[in-house]
Amino acid sequence: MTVPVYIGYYFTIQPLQPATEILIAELGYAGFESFVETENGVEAFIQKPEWNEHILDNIHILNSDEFEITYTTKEIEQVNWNKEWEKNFNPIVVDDICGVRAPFHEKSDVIYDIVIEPKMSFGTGHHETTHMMIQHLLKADLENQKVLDMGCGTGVLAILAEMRGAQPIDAIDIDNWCYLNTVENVERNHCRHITAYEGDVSLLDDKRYDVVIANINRNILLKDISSYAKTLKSKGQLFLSGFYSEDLELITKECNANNLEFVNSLDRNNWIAACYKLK
Ligand SMILES: C[S@@+](CC[C@H](N)C(=O)[O-])C[C@H]1O[C@@H](n2cnc3c(N)ncnc32)[C@H](O)[C@@H]1O
Repeated sequence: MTVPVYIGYYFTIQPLQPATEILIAELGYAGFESFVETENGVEAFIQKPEWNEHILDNIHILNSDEFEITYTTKEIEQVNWNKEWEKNFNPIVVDDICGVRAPFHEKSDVIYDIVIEPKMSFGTGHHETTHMMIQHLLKADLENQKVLDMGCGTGVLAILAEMRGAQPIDAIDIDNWCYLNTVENVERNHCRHITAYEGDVSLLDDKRYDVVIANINRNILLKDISSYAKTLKSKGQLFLSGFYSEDLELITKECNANNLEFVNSLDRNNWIAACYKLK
């Protein structure tokens, strides 16, 4: 496998919080893949083919009067991702019963103990959207349900779905690193019912699922909701995240146009995770 070239952005932020957290979330949705929090700010990395000179145009926090944010950039050949995320990845626990930790962390006292080595993929449970999708899955009845995890990242949601009794599960990601990372994490968690694929909705053909999970972003969801609806069985459930509160109405409108009715939604720091049901 060829090692991708990255562009590194080295941000200095004053004061650090909550600006750092907001900046990481905004950069993540602009395509940045990995973040290292430092004493003075954050380092953020994006693959060179994903980069363009307008990449920071929609990063609103940079225009805030409340924080002073400056940065330098550098092209880098190789990053020791493992070393960097090991320094920064603390275990998390969602609703007291689901933990997400790295292989070197001690096992915590939870019912669902998920072990993730994210490398360059999204999905350690730290982001609001993953956290809320975990909360939805902890409440959903998944026993023997056929599940699709679209935009699987590290595979964290597919792994939890299997732990909650779902089977079989398809986990799809458009990114080769995420696909490979899901395969590794599936094995690491001894899951036997998850099949990972590299691709997007074009892989779905005539497959049918009881539950579809998609934590991606507003624009991809708007484009793909009709495909999710087609792939769902009657009364099937759709869990969507990766968008802000102000986009819930638009997402719900698109769902309604595809025969999906709104069930409920969770809200965390202005991010949404919503549940819909096929009529
Ligand atoms: C926000 S991450 C979610 C990861 C994980 N499911 C979670 O909840 O933490 C979104 C993932 O969707 C993938 N992705 C982006 N566009 C996609 C598309 N059109 N189809 C499938 N996956 C896509 C990205 O590569 C990324 O891994």
